[in-house]
Amino acid sequence: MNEAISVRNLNYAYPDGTLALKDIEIHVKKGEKIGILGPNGAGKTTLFMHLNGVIKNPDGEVNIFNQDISSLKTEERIHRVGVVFQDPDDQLFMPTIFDDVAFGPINMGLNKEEVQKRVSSALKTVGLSGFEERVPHNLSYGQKKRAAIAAVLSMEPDILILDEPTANLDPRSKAELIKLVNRLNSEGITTIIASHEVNTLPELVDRIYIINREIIAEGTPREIFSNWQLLRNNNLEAPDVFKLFQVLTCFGYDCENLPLSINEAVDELTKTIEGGKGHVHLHIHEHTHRDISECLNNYNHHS
Ligand SMILES: Nc1ncnc2c1ncn2[C@@H]1O[C@H](COP(=O)(O)OP(=O)(O)OP(=O)(O)O)[C@@H](O)[C@H]1O
Repeated sequence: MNEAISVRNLNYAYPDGTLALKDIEIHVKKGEKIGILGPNGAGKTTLFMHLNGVIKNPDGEVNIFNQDISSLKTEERIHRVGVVFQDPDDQLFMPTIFDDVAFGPINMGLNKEEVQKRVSSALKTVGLSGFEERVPHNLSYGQKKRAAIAAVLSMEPDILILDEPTANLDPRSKAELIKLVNRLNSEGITTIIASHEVNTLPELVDRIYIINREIIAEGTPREIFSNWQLLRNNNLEAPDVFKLFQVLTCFGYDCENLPLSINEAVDELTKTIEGGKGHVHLHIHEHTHRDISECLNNYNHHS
């Protein structure tokens, strides 16, 4: 039961002949935090529609917790895998938020009391308690995004897949969403994140698959973002802070592990200052870790 997702030899072409997936192989362990990175049109959405069984009778193997996805009943499938698609308007279609979040649990055949409990709990998790009677259409984009997540969480999925979760969110909403996803993962949910936002991706994932219709590469964020050729060939880029430190190393900055996030950069700079690396002429030696942290956090809402 340790393997949450196992995909092998998966191929898919749309009816018009467009090849979306070619010989895909992916393995995800229970509890992992996986990133899926690929240019537009790489097949990410198509892959997710296989993982939640929306595309039926796959040409290849799609196993969820060692069971063929096609063999699972609908209520089992939606309990196993929840996908939050990029546009929340695709997911919110009922007259009220309550109805939207209750839709899954009702389809699972749960009784009224349990449905009520699931809705309250899911809305509380995403910070939308009290929004039950609100009309989805009238919510802000960030609230809609959280409501769409609640509509999936109410099915208590073992695997949560989020397509571009941080896109179009303001800095605070983005930071809250990152915290929420990491909290859900630490509570045992296997999380899969597709995102073009490489500055925030390292805070959300431990391992990344690069996909471009086929699996191009797999590795830790550090392994993936260090491979410039791989990124360039696939129209992708590394986090800004990683690029900045890469530049600094060119000017003699001695750094064992290039930071992938602002928080890692704070730690790295602190080590540099406290370690008194003489050859680095940074005019910040009189500052403390807190000063640097506060200064950097003026530009960063993630800590
Ligand atoms: N219904 C469809 N009919 C025909 N081709 C489609 C259909 N949906 C997607 N495609 C094509 O399949 C390929 C993969 O699309 P998909 O939406 O899975 O990519 P994606 O990685 O999610 O893209 P994006 O990052 O832009 O959301 C693309 O070439 C796309 O044009």
